[in-house]
Amino acid sequence: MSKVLIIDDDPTFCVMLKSFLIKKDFDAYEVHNAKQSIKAIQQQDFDIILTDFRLPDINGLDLLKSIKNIVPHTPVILMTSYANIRTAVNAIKMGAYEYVTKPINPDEVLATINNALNSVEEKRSLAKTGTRNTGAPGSFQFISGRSAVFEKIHEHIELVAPTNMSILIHGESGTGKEYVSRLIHQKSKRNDRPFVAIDCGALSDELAASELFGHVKGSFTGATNEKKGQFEVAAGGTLFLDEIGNLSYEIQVKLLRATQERKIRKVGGNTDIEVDVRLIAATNEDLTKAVSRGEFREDLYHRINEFQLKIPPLRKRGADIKEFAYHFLKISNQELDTDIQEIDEEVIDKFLNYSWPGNIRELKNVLKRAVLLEKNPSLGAANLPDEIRYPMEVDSPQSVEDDQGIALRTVTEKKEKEMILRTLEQVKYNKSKAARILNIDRKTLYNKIKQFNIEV
Ligand SMILES: Nc1ncnc2c1ncn2[C@@H]1O[C@H](COP(=O)(O)OP(=O)(O)OP(=O)(O)O)[C@@H](O)[C@H]1O
Repeated sequence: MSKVLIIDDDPTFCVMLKSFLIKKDFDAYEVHNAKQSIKAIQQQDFDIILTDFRLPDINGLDLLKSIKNIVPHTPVILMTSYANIRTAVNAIKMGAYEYVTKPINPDEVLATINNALNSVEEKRSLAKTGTRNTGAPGSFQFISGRSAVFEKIHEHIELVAPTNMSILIHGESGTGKEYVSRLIHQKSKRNDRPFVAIDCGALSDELAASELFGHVKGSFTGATNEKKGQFEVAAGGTLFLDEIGNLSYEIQVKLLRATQERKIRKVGGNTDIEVDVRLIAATNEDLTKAVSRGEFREDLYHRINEFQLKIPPLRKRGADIKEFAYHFLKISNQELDTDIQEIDEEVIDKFLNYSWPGNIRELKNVLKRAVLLEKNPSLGAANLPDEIRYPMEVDSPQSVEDDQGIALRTVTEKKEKEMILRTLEQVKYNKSKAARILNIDRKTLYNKIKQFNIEV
């Protein structure tokens, strides 16, 4: 029975989610603030942690950092309002497994928990057997799309995959950097050997050396057994280092040695181990800037940058968005046992007009949630998040010019008023509900209603 910890300051919500999970055969526990959660995590082993993003005593990202320091391998699922989607995307970079948006749909949470547990299982079998295929059969399906921008990238992938060149993949979070590197591995001569992915953003300095290079027994407190590092686990295959810019200078030195001399040394060890691994690194920052700031070693940068791929953000992939939407529709139908075959053109139009800060990952989540809530045979706009359903009208350059005298504040206030009005209409002027959706407290909402002379 898997053990789940729910962290949320709303006790009613906790009780509801807890009883739902207990019915689904989980061993579920609840705590209501960060302090209690840290204590619980230190005292007991949980298989999965679900945490609210806004807690009374700490912000979600700081809590995530603390959790990852204590239990780096336990998947953390973030529960967040859509208004915080950009921060949720950052949380994924920092090692959260996934986010689900509030109001929470229990079936969506359940599907996400099961996916997380399966992925932990996959990693465990990798640690045991030293092999990892590129996902369970059929689970890795790479969609290329037909946009001109991605066709060029695809050509480059075909060219570079069979070589042994190190690759640096650049792109915003969720654009599919790991997916691209899996594809490269599949198309390489190393495809019968393991593909190992490491999220450097989720590793503390202390953990990084042992995770990458392994450690010998007794080399530090807690090193009760000898451990293989991922360089050894990936022997003969491909090692994907996500968020490479996060590695400390000390680890960068060791990594340089591993790539130049093809030798590593375990933490606390005194012998060298030969390694044969192809390196693919990913970053969503401009590493040359980190080099000029002296934070990233220039020699390592050149070493990993033998070939560079720039993955475009989803908003720049035009017609690919529709292809991805239908792909995720199919996957969601399989996962949720639904049978929705079509997506309304209105929905596709809205997708094309949205900025997708979380990129492909966000589209996948939006699709899954909408499929879950859809009652009709075709997916309509009703179950899309407000940000996508009611896009903010951006003033055209002409009107901005016309409005030169208007202070920026006035423009923002206009948008704020529009959003409040729309939300109030949507919830039939129930102010508590509106405040919850807008992610502000009721007092702030009352003040805004007064400030903007909104009639309620
Ligand atoms: N080409 C693709 N075909 C199908 N699904 C994709 C593709 N690219 C990305 N995805 C989906 O989007 C999710 C996020 O992709 P991925 O983890 O590769 O992004 P990333 O850029 O490495 O993100 P991060 O920087 O946050 O680690 C994947 O789990 C997958 O479901």
